[in-house]
Amino acid sequence: MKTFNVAIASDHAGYRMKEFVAGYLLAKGYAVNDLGTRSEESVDYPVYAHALGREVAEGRCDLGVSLCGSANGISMALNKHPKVRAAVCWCPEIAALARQHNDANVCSLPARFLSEEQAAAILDAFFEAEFEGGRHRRRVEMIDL
Ligand SMILES: O=C(CO)[C@H](O)[C@H](O)[C@H](O)COP(=O)(O)O
Repeated sequence: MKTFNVAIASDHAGYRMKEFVAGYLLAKGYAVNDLGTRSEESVDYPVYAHALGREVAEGRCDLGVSLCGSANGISMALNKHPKVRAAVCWCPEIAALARQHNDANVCSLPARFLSEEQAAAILDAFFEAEFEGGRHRRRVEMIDL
């Protein structure tokens, strides 16, 4: 079975789901580095996005998981980092495609729109899928300006 070194981060809207995600990934045998936030007190998602973006861009983790209410804001901030490809993953099929076709290295979960059961299925799909390369590699390489 594959294991991963995973960094995770959320804002207040994603905090509860992040706690679930951390436990879920640890139970699968993955190493988890939790970059916060640490409570449901209101915070600004770019702070946590940039902490996670640095971890991914500088190679200190294999993959990341980010969470905010919609997954949009945290993904937008993450995708400002070189080498980061954060994908909003709202169902298992999209999560698998994010890895297979887009070589996504951050799975962004819309915490206010998912049950824990749905999040677990999305995480399983994301971590089990592999980049297919080929024509998809050419397209991914064209993303950077
Ligand atoms: O979803 C988000 C950004 O895309 C964040 O989780 C924000 O929390 C969201 O914008 C809502 O903000 P609020 O301060 O929690 O009302």
